[in-house]
Amino acid sequence: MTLLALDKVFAELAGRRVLDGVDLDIATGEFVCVCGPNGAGKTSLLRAALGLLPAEGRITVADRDLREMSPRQLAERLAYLPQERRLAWNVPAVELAALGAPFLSGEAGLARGRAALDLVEAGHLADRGVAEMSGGERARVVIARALATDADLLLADEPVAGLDPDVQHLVMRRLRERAGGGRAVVATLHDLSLAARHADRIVVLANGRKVADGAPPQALSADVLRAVFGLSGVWFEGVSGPVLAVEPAQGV
Ligand SMILES: Nc1ncnc2c1ncn2[C@@H]1O[C@H](COP(=O)(O)OP(=O)(O)OP(=O)(O)O)[C@@H](O)[C@H]1O
Repeated sequence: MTLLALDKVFAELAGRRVLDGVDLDIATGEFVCVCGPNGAGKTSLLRAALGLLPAEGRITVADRDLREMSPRQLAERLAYLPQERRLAWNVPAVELAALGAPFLSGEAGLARGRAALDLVEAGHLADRGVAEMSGGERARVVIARALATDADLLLADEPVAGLDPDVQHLVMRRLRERAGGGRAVVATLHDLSLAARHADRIVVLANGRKVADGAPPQALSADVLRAVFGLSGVWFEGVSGPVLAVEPAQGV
């Protein structure tokens, strides 16, 4: 089943085109990473798909036109992990994580929040105020809030920013797991090796256009790595599967 479909989507910010005719289909079960250089349009793509950035073109969520859906219908289908991790209120982590499940009340919501914190190994932070944490600890709590939702499709902007390397892999595994069981996840990512290791599919954006879309080795081909990122890459066999190592095409 197609959970999200973008058909020739265009968008502008401050008079500049930031999405330039993007087509994209996301199906149940997929974990898709969106990669591209700074300013390529990754955040704009997520925000257009959420209805937060006005866009031209057709966007459907589970076959319904995005513009015809109420905020509640959108919240039931779409969850968003924004790039910005700043939080206004110093609430305990478990209460913040429980906000991901607004349709559950009281104890059920808190239990969901606690379980989501455990998923990112942040259960020990449950009773700490989110203003009394390091940036990485707070990032885990915000990810837990996103994981606590029931929405079919999670759109995560830079989900691993600021996390320890082992926790980056943990979060990527959790996102992959979430994509199973009739759901899907789209995540923007700067770390191409991490995307290549965990994603089913990689979409590469450059200047608001989709320039590659496919399984990691195809999407991050030598041509794309050089032309879009100025990198050269080598695939080698790692402990648990193929690993992509990259370096500047001109050398370090
Ligand atoms: N609030 C804004 N007002 C005007 N232009 C903006 C605004 N936010 C982003 N842009 C511009 O829109 C384009 C796309 O930005 P976007 O944030 O979607 O890129 P991105 O790929 O997510 O970048 P990054 O990797 O740096 O987060 C860029 O050219 C950027 O300068």
